[in-house]
Amino acid sequence: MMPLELEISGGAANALVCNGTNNISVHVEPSASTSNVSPCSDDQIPEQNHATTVRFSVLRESLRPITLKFEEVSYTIESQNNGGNCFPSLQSKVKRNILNGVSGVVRPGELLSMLGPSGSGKTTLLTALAGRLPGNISGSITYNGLPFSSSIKRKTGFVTQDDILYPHLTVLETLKYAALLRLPNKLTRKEKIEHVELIIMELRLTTCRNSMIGGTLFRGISGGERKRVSIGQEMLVNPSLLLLDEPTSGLDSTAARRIVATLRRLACGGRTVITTIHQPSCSLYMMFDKVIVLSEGYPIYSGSIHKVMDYFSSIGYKPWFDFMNPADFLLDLANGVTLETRQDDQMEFHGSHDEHNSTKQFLISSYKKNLLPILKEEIQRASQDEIRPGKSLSSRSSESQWTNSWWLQFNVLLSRGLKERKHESFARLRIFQVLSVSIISGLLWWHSDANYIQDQVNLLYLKLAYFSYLRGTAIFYFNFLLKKKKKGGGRSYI
Ligand SMILES: Nc1ncnc2c1ncn2[C@@H]1O[C@H](COP(=O)(O)OP(=O)(O)OP(=O)(O)O)[C@@H](O)[C@H]1O
Repeated sequence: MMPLELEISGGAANALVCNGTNNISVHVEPSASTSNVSPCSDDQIPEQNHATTVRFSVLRESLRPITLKFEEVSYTIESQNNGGNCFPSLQSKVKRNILNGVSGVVRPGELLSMLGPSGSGKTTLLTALAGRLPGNISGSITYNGLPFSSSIKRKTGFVTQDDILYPHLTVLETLKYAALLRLPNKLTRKEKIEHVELIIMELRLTTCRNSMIGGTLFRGISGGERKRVSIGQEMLVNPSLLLLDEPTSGLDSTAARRIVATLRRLACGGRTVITTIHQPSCSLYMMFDKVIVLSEGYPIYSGSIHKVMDYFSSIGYKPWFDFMNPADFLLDLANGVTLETRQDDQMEFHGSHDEHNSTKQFLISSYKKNLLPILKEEIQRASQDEIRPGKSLSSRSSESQWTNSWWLQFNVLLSRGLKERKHESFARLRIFQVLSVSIISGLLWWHSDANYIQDQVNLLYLKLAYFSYLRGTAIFYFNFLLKKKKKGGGRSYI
């Protein structure tokens, strides 16, 4: 096996070859034998070689590639219209279309981004594709031609917009506990930790591996690192389908590019990767293979990023200047802003509302007329060459490999809970508080006369109330001092 660093740089080189700088759209078919995509089913991995398999780069192999197809996906919600009435029974229900006929196909090895203004339905579509959207979804969403199932759920990684991580755990601990809980029980503890070490290296978290995640009251690792830890948690189970909600929001362009480069490498390993994104830079945008542009829940484009500019110029929309970021151009169009209305916008913001609406309507109808038939053909083609479940989707035996025993789960959760809370329970302030209350209580009862017991209980109650107040004030004061002193760095004592 090559040294890991070499493997990683190899992955990066592949990412560059795969990305949009060369204008090559990579369509890694599951059956195709590309140098860095090695899809194979569990059945093909001999049992005795499993430990060796763990040592291979997890970013390089997707065990069960998934072709995701979605056709005319629509989603409607019912909300209460109170009309000034406080009684729920008298309030009328209003229907609202959040998604309207969105279609697309994403193959293994492809990286799809969803673009659109805030509230255009990106997160809703992503959640629907992840099989996590409750309620009425019409249209069809299939995974290798099959509807969503628990088997697909196991092969799906979903990274939410807000990272849900334990603030007092370190990066290593966070990934270690996730690995112990989520990796199959046929791997030993040592192998699971080995897997974590690989992910730490591959996601370039080595420098912060022993740093705490951090939370609202104290600073920990950076936003980009947090995001990579969230991705790492999903990567542990080597998902074939990875969905991420705004993985680059709040990050500077370099950190954002690193995240997307990681996603690019994951896709190059034969995974199907879908992400929503806000305002990508030009270089970031060029790293994707496909894009879906949404405007108020309606698609105005779905397809290759390399054809998007040609498509819009063919229907009469061109960028306002030569070196315009295509993503900015698409976002403007999704908002109904064109070269003509842009001048009005600069003078008066809401001046051309009707023009914006008519532009959006034109773009929506143009999508239906020009792009939808092509998309349907592509979806049809994808159906013909997708992998059949019998060939590579997991068998019953591989389904059961995920179950860890109740005792193991209990132990891992207990250990994680203790680690997470030890800073709260063993904080100096808490120890001082417990000791002082114990001493005071002891003194109260020391040589006490049973006739005055009621007075002593009342006094104890007062003392406890006083200490609670004191602790609250001290917590506030300590954190205030820490923030001031370390300018936002360091750890809380609480
Ligand atoms: N369960 C719900 N109840 C009420 N409104 C909802 C619900 N789900 C989605 N919406 C509405 O649907 C619209 C699309 O929401 P969504 O979160 O998908 O948008 P988005 O494009 O991801 O926005 P952002 O970029 O700001 O995250 C929003 O106007 C939102 O308020």
